[in-house]
Amino acid sequence: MSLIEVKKCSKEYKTGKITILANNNITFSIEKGQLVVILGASGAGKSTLLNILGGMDTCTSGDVIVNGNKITNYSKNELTNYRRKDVGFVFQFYNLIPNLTAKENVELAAEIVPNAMEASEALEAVGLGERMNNFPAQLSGGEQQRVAIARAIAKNPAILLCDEPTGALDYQTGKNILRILQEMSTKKGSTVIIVTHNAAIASIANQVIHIHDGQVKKLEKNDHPANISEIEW
Ligand SMILES: Nc1ncnc2c1ncn2[C@@H]1O[C@H](COP(=O)(O)OP(=O)(O)OP(=O)(O)O)[C@@H](O)[C@H]1O
Repeated sequence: MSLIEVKKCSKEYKTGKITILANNNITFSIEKGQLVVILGASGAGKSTLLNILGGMDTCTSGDVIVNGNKITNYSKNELTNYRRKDVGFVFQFYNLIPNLTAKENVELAAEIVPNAMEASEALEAVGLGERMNNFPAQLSGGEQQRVAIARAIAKNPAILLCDEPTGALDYQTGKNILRILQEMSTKKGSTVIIVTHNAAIASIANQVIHIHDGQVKKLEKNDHPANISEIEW
């Protein structure tokens, strides 16, 4: 059984008389421990799909099954629990709380789940063991993104969802972030899903889901994902 199965999922947004079909009959599956890239141009429907996978939004029709559970049938409370326990989020602009230190930012997220990792352990895993008492403003963009990753992985989530995680970073720092995310999948067995419009990132994935106009244009499996040092953009 796949960890994630998306079956004929569609999402409509209605504003007044206009209906936008942001996701149109999307079907794919993701195995545990895979690194998956969802690739597409701006407006293709990637974030909508990621939000549905993360339980922040629901499909208008179709099913999403995670670990054998149909999350499309979940109540609000069940979805809250799912977001808390099963999913870690990494966003383009980090979303750290400015008046909390790196360690406190991670602790805050870890507090809402049982069996969370120690904040210091999560920060050490992303190479920030020495900086955990710094506030976000005292850290570079790449370091702040590493705090955001530590915050996400401290919950020991089954799925790590990353929306343009390198979008605000320079080339080398972006690569360092991708290296950490790839190692989460290859060394820790986490299932990592990265949304991006950057096609160069695709070769590091076990699977690439090409999204165009709300539809899956192509599903590409890759038995030999590239190492981060081999990719360029
Ligand atoms: N809450 C909403 N209400 C109405 N329309 C929406 C909403 N969210 C997204 N859309 C529309 O759905 C389509 C897909 O948007 P989505 O944000 O999923 O694309 P994307 O591929 O993530 O784009 P980007 O890379 O620019 O973030 C767009 O036409 C967008 O305007």
